[in-house]
Amino acid sequence: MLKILSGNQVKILDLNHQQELGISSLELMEKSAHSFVEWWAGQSFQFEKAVAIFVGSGNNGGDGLAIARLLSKGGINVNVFTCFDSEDKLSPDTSTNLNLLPAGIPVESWTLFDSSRYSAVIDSFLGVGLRGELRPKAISIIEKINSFLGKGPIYSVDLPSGLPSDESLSNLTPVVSASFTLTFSFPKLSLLFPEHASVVGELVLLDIGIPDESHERLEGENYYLQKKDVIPLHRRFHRFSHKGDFGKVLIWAGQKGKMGAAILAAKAALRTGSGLVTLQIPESERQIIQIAVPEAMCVFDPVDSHDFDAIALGPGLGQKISVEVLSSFFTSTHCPLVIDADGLNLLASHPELIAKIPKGSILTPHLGEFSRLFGTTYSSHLDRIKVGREFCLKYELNLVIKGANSAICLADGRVIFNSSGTKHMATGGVGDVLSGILVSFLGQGYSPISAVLCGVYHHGLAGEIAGSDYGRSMIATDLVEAIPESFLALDID
Ligand SMILES: NC(=O)C1=CN([C@@H]2O[C@H](COP(=O)(O)OP(=O)(O)OC[C@H]3O[C@@H](n4cnc5c(N)ncnc54)[C@H](O)[C@@H]3O)[C@@H](O)[C@H]2O)[C@@H](O)CC1
Ligand SMILES: Nc1ncnc2c1ncn2[C@@H]1O[C@H](COP(=O)(O)OP(=O)(O)O)[C@@H](O)[C@H]1O
Ligand SMILES: [K+]
Repeated sequence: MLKILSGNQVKILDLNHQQELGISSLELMEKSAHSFVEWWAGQSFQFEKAVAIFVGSGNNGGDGLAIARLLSKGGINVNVFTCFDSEDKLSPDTSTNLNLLPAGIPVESWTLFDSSRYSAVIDSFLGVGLRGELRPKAISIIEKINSFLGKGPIYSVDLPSGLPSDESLSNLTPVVSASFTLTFSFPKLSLLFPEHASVVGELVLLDIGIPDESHERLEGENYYLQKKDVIPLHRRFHRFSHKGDFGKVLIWAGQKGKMGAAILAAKAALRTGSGLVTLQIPESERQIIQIAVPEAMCVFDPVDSHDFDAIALGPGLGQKISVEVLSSFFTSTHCPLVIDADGLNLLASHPELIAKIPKGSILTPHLGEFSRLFGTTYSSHLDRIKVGREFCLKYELNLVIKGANSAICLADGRVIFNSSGTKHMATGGVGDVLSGILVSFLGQGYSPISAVLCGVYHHGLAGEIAGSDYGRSMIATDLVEAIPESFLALDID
């Protein structure tokens, strides 16, 4: 898995890589610029006017200068705007790239940028080298870049200029508001925070050839989960596999008026491969389940949890369950649980029960449920992750802080950010589908860590697949129906 390093570690990572391959920092900068231009070529952009490229004096600016040269070579009309004065010291590679610019490319001061004359802007002003408070001139430059907002796309190189790589931004700080952020080698931590969504825009990870193992040698507990990581975590079944191998799961969900949550979770569990799915529901609601999900069985009274390989608790459940019932359920259950929605709200009201939850269980709060569970509203995702991580280490539980790039805090202290998913998943019932997928993997004998990583990744991938068909019209049922394709995409049978 790709380790997410801090901005300060980038130089060490790059240096180690350069030494291993025997390449110079200039060659690595060239690779970065090539990866940007290759992505650009794949987008088939049609721009009527020129592309403006803002370049700073550091290596982020050097990337921009190399990009300007390569785009111009590819026939694109570019104009460079320097964010430094003649007396400013440039980084050596930036200076070299400035000298390598073909004579035909106009190079002007940032102050002369007229937003009406360009079709697109590339922001190569500041990257991971930003230190401390922005200086006044940098604020003016960022405002100048943002004067282009609404006139065309802004592509930020590595980071939107002004955004610190590892921290939550204070509201007062100006930052370039990118349409796309194209980040090198690994997503900088701050690019994954929900509070930065409006300045990061669409996030694109560009590979510059530094292998995951090189990241692993450096300190850090944050990771980025990608397709290649989840493929080997899957269990493989064989010719003689029987339905018992695929697990027996119980989903304790639903109440009058909220049976849809139970249906979605049950269908998701079946589509993920569960052998047997039983729903614990109010008896009055049995008919809707038997019609909507004939493959599922129903029980109406508390069951012996030993009969199941995994149990999900919460979707549409309501909060009428007594502390005593919940407490004795936790104490008598030994299989891992998935706890979502009202299951989490019950825990928020009775935090003394948390210590009784079976170890390895998976809790899946969205940001609102997270605030309720931890009793505070967090504005900084960094704080949220810190608290979540400590909680998981203390109670030996796994936590999925849901949203774009869901943050998975594991019982072993790692925090893993998911790469799959789409904005079209922000629709009712999608969280219930996740509960069904997770309980299914647990029931199939996946370790809690494998289950949570595979489950969150598949859920996002199925969302992408359904989203590409339905766009903003996508509903949770479409996501369930896309689960089979998410397995095909990973070549898992
Ligand atoms: N070998 C490398 O280091 C590589 C770096 N790359 C690029 O280089 C970037 C990092 O380069 P650098 O370390 O030179 O840093 P940056 O270019 O990100 O930032 C340094 C610049 O920021 C200015 N600055 C810092 N703090 C400021 C503040 N508070 N207010 C105003 N200006 C401030 C400095 O004066 C300097 O001009 C990465 O983000 C990436 O884009 C890539 O080319 C890959 C290789
Ligand atoms: N903008 C987004 N990008 C990616 N995934 C998203 C986005 N918004 C929501 N999701 C995912 O959709 C799911 C929504 O879950 P939840 O908020 O519990 O919904 P509900 O309670 O309606 O079922 C989560 O898994 C979350 O990660
Ligand atoms: K930048």
